[in-house]
Amino acid sequence: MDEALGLAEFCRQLPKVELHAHLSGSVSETTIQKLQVKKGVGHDHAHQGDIAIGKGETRHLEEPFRIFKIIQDLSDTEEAIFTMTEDVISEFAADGVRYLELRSTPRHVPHTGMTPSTYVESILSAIQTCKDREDVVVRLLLAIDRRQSVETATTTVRLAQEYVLRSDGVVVGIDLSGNPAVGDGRDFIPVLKEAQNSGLKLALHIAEISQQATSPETAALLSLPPDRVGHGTFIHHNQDLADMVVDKNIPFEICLTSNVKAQTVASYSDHHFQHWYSKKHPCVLCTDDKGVFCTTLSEEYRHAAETFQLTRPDLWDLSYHSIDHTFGGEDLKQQLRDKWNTEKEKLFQTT
Ligand SMILES: CC(C)=CCNc1ncnc2c1ncn2[C@@H]1O[C@H](COP(=O)(O)O)[C@@H](O)[C@H]1O
Ligand SMILES: [Zn+2]
Repeated sequence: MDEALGLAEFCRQLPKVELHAHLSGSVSETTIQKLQVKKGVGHDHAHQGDIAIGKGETRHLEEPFRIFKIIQDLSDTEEAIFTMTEDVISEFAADGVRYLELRSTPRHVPHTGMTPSTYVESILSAIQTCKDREDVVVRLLLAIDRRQSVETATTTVRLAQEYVLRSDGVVVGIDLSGNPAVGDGRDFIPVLKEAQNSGLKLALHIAEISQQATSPETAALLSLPPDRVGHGTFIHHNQDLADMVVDKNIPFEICLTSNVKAQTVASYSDHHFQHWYSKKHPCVLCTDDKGVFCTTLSEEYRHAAETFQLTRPDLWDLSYHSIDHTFGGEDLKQQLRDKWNTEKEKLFQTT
């Protein structure tokens, strides 16, 4: 008799930490349809094939950025930002995520009156609404898009500094993201330093594409140093960069499906997770854009288990140690560890 949980169900029931989730890229098809209805645009305006990359599909690097733009155009009001944040939080909670760091780029949309401040407020208000309803603690990083001017990036950092106090600690840090083939990350170093000096944490997309293994921006960004590296796909291709990451013990946010579907790695088994995990370097499994890449965090755990032969206790450890790399503060980390330990017994009783 097989009473053991299947791997997929084990991964869903495993309490998980999600540290790399872009709001617009995390929006599900159901929410997109809601946004279309609210905006009064037809369902065929952006059907599933246009706004998501399905199972087994891969696309050119530029494609996800075209999709983000479609979703951002659909979410150009405070009400839409509230709705998508609320839905994304509920979906992560339903997938067993118990601590979630969302990140999003504040936008100014003059024709609807949404400003970077009201954008952030709409997200915070949805986080507040979900606080008592969903079994997940949510924190927020404000994102700088590489395409933006240093002036806009400065406004984002100032907003984050202001909201750290006003949000009662929900805003915790700054993300640097956007199309890695565009711009030079070094332009943002002074403003990132300012963020860091004011106590904000830094999670930066670094070396996502092969050209960045040799570009001077990678070493410059790593020497800040950031608190976490997003992707870091090509860091181990350059010994000096790999040494920097090891010396400073900078954790990697690992997004398996995102990297395979956007073709920055050839297949799951070629993923750099293997390199770092085998060296016992801190790695945190994440989704990046669960809507656009059609995944969930539990599926990412399952892919890791199946590809790299991880046992259930390995998956447990991976999830538990992810708590160490959260930006929510020491007290919260301890609360999460307690929660994980309580759930451990239940989970392993049924497996
Ligand atoms: C194609 C590829 C290498 C994908 C890896 N993934 C990503 N790389 C860099 N920036 C990203 C990625 N996924 C989402 N973003 C950023 O997140 C934004 C969407 O979320 P939001 O509007 O900030 O709420 C995008 O416009 C982009 O700036
Ligand atoms: Zn990302």
